[in-house]
Amino acid sequence: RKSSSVQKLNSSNSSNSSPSKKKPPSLNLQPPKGTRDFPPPLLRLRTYLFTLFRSASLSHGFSEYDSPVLESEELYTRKAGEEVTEQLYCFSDKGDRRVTLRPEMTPSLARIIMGTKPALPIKWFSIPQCWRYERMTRGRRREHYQWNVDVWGVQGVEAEVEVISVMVRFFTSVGITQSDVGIKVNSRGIIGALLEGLGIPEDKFAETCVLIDKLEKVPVEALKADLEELGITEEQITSLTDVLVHKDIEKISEVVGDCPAVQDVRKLFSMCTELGIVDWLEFDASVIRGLSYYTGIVFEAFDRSGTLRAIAGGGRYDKLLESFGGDPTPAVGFGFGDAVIVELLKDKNLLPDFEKGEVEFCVYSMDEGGTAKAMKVANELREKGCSVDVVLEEKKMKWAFKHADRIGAKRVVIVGGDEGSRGEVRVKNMESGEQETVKVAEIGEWAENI
Ligand SMILES: OCc1cccc(Br)n1
Repeated sequence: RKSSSVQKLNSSNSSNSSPSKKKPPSLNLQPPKGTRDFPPPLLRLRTYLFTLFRSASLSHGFSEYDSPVLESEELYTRKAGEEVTEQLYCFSDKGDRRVTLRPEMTPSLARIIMGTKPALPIKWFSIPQCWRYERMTRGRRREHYQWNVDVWGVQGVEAEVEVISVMVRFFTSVGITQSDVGIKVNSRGIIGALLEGLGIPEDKFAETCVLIDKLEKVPVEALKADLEELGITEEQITSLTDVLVHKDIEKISEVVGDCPAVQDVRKLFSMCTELGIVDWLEFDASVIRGLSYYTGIVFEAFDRSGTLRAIAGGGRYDKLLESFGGDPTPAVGFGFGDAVIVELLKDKNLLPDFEKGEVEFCVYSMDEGGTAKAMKVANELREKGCSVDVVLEEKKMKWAFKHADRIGAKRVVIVGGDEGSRGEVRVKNMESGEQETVKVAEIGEWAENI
């Protein structure tokens, strides 16, 4: 639904435009398809989330990194049928190079590590905007911000526990508890043992996982051709999915034995028990995740009400660097998008109101030509670290108070008038309505003590 202002604009273009006064076609006011504008209220919400993503990461000693949104297409040409590589926002640039807007951050991280060879282990995080180009599917977004948290160089499940701890800390910081959200845990090693048992060759393992992940979303008929291409029969899929419904690691170990993958899962649960976050976790053999490069434990955060898509997901991907020609390097990480979490916070009534900004002072000159004086008072306050707005035009007092309310000013400082002639200003507290007089020469000191 177009907003009323756009409708008005379009109607004015069509109704009273005579040929002689033909107006230029109206500008499309919407951002490009699948993208979002962030006017101040939405950017305040985004900043709220990013600030808490950052503090959860920094509190665990993670370092922030970034890289270009534009990458070489070759970084994502793995042939495993993943959505993320089939929907690249790719193009040929003016130098005829094949490039793409990044669909995820992990391959860029691998590129940076291969190129700079930082001392391991590293604990890095980033909040990149990631892109996809979906044809046909109407209405799905083409960009999102995805918080990435990764540990490189740690072989043990301590790395998985660490990144899950970061995620739990974020959830706690926005008021989400383990009764709102759970984290399903599985291992590609378990799935691999099951596939081996079904006689599916190791080199088909990654794309089979991607296919099984898709099976959760589409009927098996839709993937029949892909399954046949992989030489997987419907019976094999049925017997596989019959096992994947298990939510009990003991049941699974009866099928695949006490293999290293089962031991890893057990160790992760016992460490999280000791850490006190195990009630966020549950084993679920059906969790696969849609990225081909996971090699070990995988996990995904879900809303226990079952109404939303996965909130976040991650896992171990020990072979990614080797797949780029690098040295074998253990790696674990997760991606956490900025869309589902907002839906969850809305559902749980945990979304703060960002409609208005906050500013400590609005300074207003009631005298004509007094704006520079008002600006000088404002700077005295800014010297003390205050956020200060100044009314920049000659306005009536009533307008100034309305404006102060609109911008969320806590206090209005009125410059000029009788107080002005005595070297004073009047300050009105917008919440309590109280007024007080302050000497201009002392306003900085005064501001430090309110
Ligand atoms: O979750 C996959 C994905 C990747 C890029 C952009 C968007 Br929106 N979604």
